Amino acid sequence: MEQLSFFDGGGQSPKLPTDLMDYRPSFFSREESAGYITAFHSNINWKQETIQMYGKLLNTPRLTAWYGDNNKTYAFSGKRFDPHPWTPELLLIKDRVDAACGITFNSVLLNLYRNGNDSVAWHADDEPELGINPVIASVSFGQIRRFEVRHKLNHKEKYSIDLENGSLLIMKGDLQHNWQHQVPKSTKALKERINLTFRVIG
Ligand SMILES: O=C(O)CCC(=O)C(=O)O
Ligand SMILES: [Fe+2]
Repeated sequence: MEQLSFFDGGGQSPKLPTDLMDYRPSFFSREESAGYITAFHSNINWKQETIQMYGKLLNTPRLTAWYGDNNKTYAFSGKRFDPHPWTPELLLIKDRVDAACGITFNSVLLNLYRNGNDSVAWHADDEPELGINPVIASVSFGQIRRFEVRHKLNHKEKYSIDLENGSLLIMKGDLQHNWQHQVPKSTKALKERINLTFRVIG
């Protein structure tokens, strides 16, 4: 059973499939990252969402918040989300990410992973309003967390990458169509991580 990995004993391995993902560590400086974490504690409207699973109502294992242009509602897991208006910090980050991707993103989903018990399960961001083969820009602050990618039809075809503080991961190509991704739980005592996924909602 072959386990493909971006890693080569630290740093990024040359195996990174550049048609699917473009990883840029230190896209934001440590100082910028620390400042954004502080700001997001005080001025982001974090929410505990619930999901219906096997007839039970369960808490999503992380806090989330949805920001963006005010005309862009988003349907997700059978719910509709009206975005909060952009904050100054989110607009500063968006400007940098827009420039790096050559795209004007119109919304962002924020995830707050409080500790190693928080996670996001295998999924693809393939909602119709994102269009075919969307570019999604993922910014990470705080605790390093493992990000895993597997092929939908062959789960053994799998990659993983540790997303570092201040990093930008650009997801593109058919990643949301033919692949799934997750941030698994960890039994280690992990600190908090904030992730932002910038999207274009059609
Ligand atoms: O936290 C991450 O790195 C990924 C988040 C994610 O996949 C999502 O919000 O759709
Ligand atoms: Fe995702």
